[in-house]
Amino acid sequence: MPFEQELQVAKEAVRKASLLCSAAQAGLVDSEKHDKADKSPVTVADYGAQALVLSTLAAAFPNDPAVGEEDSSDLRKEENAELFSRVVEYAQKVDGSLDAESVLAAIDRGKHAGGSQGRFWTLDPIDGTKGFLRGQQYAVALALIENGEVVLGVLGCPNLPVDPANANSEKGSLLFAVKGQGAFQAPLSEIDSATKISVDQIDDPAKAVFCESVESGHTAHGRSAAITNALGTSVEPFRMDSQCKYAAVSRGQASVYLRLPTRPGYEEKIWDHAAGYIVLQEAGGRIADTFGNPLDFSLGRTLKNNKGIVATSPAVFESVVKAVVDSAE
Ligand SMILES: Nc1ncnc2c1ncn2[C@@H]1O[C@H](COP(=O)(O)O)[C@@H](OP(=O)(O)O)[C@H]1O
Ligand SMILES: [Mg+2]
Ligand SMILES: [Mg+2]
Ligand SMILES: [Mg+2]
Repeated sequence: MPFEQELQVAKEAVRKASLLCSAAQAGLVDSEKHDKADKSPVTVADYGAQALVLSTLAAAFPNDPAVGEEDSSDLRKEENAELFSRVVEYAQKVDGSLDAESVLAAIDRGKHAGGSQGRFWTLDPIDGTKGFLRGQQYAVALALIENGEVVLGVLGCPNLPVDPANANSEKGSLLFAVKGQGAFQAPLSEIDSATKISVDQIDDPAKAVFCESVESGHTAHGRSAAITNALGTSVEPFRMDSQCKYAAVSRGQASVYLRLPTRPGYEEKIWDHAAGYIVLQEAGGRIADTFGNPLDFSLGRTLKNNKGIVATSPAVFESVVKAVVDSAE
């Protein structure tokens, strides 16, 4: 099977990073959090997970570059020495061979510019850091992009119940997909026992369950309410952080994930979508931006030709995209 080795390495790297994140989330203290220059939060777990995943990829695929969300510049500052030593501690707990220097070097393997040529990985070590800090949903998201196309994706969702129909079931789900091979889920505790997943076949948008970000700064909640109103949707939408929303649509827990721009100049990051995108597509879903255009992962670190996201199960796609486009007028 194409990408068999890549998939195996990626699943194991995401599993380990998910363990690191779970351990950190359980007892996170103030000295393990930091605000980046753009004021967005980052934690020891974001840095630790990026170090772990990118060092694993470097060992298995030394010629593959990576586009990662985080970089080591803040960790190298004297004022963040304590934060940095905590990062190294967490990374070492999972991989004893990592030391301070190799942690910094691994994190900085994520500086690739992306683009349309060759292949590269893209990593969001914690997607939904704000959810992580609230003790809620987040995801470790890793994808492989080849000549501008997403060909493989793995989502580690440590707080997502394994059984979509039972919120009290075991928490910790791993979702993954390779282009043309379908989408699968396994418990994070047993990643080799995977089952195929697929989207729902609801064809009446009035019956569709919508999901969106918790954060009002990441999606326009008022506009999504207007859209569901226009479609006559009777079911209350639910809010959840991170690419767990792609997981929800991919396994039929929701029919629609809307991400509606809140700021005109914002460019979606490829690591916020690549893994979820391929999992959803392989589960039978469809995806476009808020103008109905296909997503273009070939343009660098951001989806600069797209605005927002509309991800749905197939039978409601056309009507939901139309409602989203109409809502812009
Ligand atoms: N103005 C904005 N519009 C859309 N997304 C934004 C945004 N500002 C930040 N984000 C992204 O929203 C992501 C979280 O998405 P969600 O709200 O679905 O959980 C963040 O990922 P990180 O948490 O990895 O930084 C960040 O990249
Ligand atoms: Mg971030
Ligand atoms: Mg993210
Ligand atoms: Mg992140």
